[in-house]
Amino acid sequence: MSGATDLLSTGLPREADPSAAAGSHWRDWIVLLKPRVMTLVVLTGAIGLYAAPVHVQPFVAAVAILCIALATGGAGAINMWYDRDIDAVMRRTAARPVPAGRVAAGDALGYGVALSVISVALMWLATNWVAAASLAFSIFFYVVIYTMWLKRSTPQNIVIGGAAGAFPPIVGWAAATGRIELLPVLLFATVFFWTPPHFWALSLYACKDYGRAGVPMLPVVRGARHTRWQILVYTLVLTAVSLAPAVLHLLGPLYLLAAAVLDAGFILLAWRVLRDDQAADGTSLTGDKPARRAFRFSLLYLAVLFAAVPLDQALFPGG
Ligand code: HEM
Ligand SMILES: CC(C)=CCC/C(C)=C/CC/C(C)=C/COP(=O)(O)OP(=O)(O)O
Repeated sequence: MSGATDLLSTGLPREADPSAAAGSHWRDWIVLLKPRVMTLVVLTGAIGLYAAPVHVQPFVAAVAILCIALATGGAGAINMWYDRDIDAVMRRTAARPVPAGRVAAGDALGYGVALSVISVALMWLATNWVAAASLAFSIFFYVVIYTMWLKRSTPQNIVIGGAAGAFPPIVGWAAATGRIELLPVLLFATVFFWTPPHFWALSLYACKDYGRAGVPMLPVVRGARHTRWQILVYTLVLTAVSLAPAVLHLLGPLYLLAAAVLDAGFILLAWRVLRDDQAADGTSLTGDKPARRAFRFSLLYLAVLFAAVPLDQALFPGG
């Protein structure tokens, strides 16, 4: 895979720097795991585990959460190995260890595969096959379905591919119970419908980067105005889905209150993003301030909404 002549659909050379691996720092091996994204992914997985109506031994719970972290990191490293050509031409990602030449592409791949295999095997040993299989499936989905296939081929890439990042609540619940039930499926759906507004808000102001790299993200292909409408539409769907656990009495009033406040905030920010298309082509004249705000709020939204689940269960057992 390491030849400079190996071209992908983006038309860019696969190897950004064939002389890679000169002097990696330990920090590079952490960066390969996408640690900041990992924190939120792990939070949703851990809450999936703690929301389950069974007692899990603290050591087993800790190992299961570690496995979700290792899987997310391993998948992230494989993603950075595969995407090294497009990462090299995007300002946001050019300094990553592989495109910057500090870690050899093959080493990043080996590292990612090793962590992925260890995470699934350990999950199986520590918990059960349902948790291990759903963890393996989420790695497969992120690496093969999203990174290798959809990301470079369709503007719907993150809608379908976003499912990968939505699996952890199911994995966590399965680690505790060995089963997949309605509440974790609703939590999956919440992350699934949260992903488009989360990412498209960012892509509105990182759009030039994606265009340069030949990645068919929605604003590149369909323009900013269409993307603004899609952000609002998905935020409204997210509102319905996030309220469902309370409406179905799986969770109680504290969760309902948190979801209602967060949904109202997200709808307001998505509305402001829609109103920010002052130029004729739907681009912003404000430096995309509303989109930046909506992206930042998306992170707060998911963290607070998920934190409300165990709090609600503790204060209002029985929903
Ligand atoms: C296909 C789905 C997704 C895509 C394409 C996506 C894309 C991105 C991008 C491009 C960034 C900016 C990173 C940067 O500034 O370098 C970002 C940030 C972030 N994403 Fe996502 N994301 C997705 C799903 C998720 C999911 C499922 C989670 C967690 C549950 C998540 C959590 C985060 C967090 C915590 C950040 C902030 C990281 C930071 O502070 O640097 N994302 N996302
Ligand atoms: C449990 C498990 C295995 C989860 C893995 C899924 C995961 C890490 C989801 C987060 C999604 C994410 C970071 C997408 C960005 O990829 P990108 O390649 O579009 O972003 P980039 O341009 O920043 O690399």
